[in-house]
Amino acid sequence: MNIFVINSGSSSIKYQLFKIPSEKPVCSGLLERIGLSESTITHKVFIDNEEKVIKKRLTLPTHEAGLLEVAALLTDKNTGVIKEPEDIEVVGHRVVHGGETFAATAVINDAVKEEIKRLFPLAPLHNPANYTGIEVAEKIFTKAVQVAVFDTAFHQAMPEKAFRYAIPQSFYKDLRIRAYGFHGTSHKYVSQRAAEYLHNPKARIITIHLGNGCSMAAVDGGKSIDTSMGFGPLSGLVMGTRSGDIDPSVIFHLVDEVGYELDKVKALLNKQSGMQGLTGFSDMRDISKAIAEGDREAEMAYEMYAYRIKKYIGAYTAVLNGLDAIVFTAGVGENDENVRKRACANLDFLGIKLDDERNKVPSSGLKEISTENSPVKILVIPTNEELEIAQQCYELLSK
Ligand SMILES: Nc1ncnc2c1ncn2[C@@H]1O[C@H](COP(=O)(O)OP(=O)(O)O)[C@@H](O)[C@H]1O
Ligand SMILES: CC(=O)OP(=O)(O)O
Ligand SMILES: [Mg+2]
Repeated sequence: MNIFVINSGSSSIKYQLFKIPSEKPVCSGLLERIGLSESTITHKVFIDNEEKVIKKRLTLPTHEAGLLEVAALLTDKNTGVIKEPEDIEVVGHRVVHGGETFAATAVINDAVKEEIKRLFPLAPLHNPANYTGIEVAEKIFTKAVQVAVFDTAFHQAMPEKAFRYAIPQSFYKDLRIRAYGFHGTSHKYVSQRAAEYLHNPKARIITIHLGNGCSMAAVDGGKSIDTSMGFGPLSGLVMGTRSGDIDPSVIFHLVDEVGYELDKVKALLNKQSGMQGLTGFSDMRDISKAIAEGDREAEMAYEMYAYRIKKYIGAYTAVLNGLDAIVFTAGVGENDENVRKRACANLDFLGIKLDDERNKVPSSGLKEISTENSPVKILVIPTNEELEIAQQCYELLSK
């Protein structure tokens, strides 16, 4: 089955084409800087064990222009992997917010699209881009079944005591205000890989997804029982441009005393905070460089980033009544050894012992970075949201 997976972000699109059940992608790619003056496409084709990379700089004013370019690459005479767009049988979409409506993967129809649209206000950086991806894919891949895989779905297993907020009941009952949690596809994927590695389907695992958005989950026997993001993808950890946990009093103070409009507070907490607000950079590589050059503020921001992770490790170890493994994943989690080191420092009383040397060794696959005698395994596992989405599409459609 030819399954094309689209992970559509606000200014970027990631994609992979799978011939499921094979787990190896046929091609993959990344479109960056959509809507800016110069966009880029990096398209990789995998033939046997060889990798062919095509890089293009061009103007991509819209997501539609971007996906049309991808369709052209997929069907190109020289580098193409399919004959025509109609050869794609399924398009799997990452959709960030599925509310309480979607606890599972869904075939997209008008009602599903309406629901994704209704949830725009809850994930303003993500759902509109996901929706655009769906509309454009429907036009290009006209024969394909379109499927949505929701970031929130994995966390629908959380118990009520974990997902409710302590505000009057009617806000939950009438308005569905509760914690939903995000990055579920990634938390599910890496926790499953970890459980397999441990040969223990009942393992108690803390998964730490550190990308541009960052979140943690407590996974008990394959089920998410708590997670750090909430009603929207803004709470919890310090992120690239988002604040993470903050006392709501700050918002009242900014509005009532400092004269901020609410839209300005929204932009502040979503786009100008986190590492961006603290250091002027949202990319961890820039921050590490600034630290190496002696930037004190960057050093403090890095400490705050790691400290927040550590607090959640403590909380989730309690929630899980013990711990078998910690998993680091996504851009920062997979690549930044110093974040891992600081987040796990001085937790030996919980059985968490990081091996400094193992932590430093680069690896493109799963690696164990705890000491030989550490009761808790610390693992780095590259996430693969696209593969997980393709597999969920396959499962749904071959039922
Ligand atoms: N070698 C690296 N060292 C440290 N951080 C890295 C490295 N490579 C990528 N990153 C971080 O990963 C982030 C992107 O992670 P990713 O999981 O791709 O995020 P997203 O899916 O949210 O765009 C970048 O912003 C950067 O901070
Ligand atoms: C939900 C979320 O924060 O996603 P991302 O990390 O892709 O921004
Ligand atoms: Mg991501």
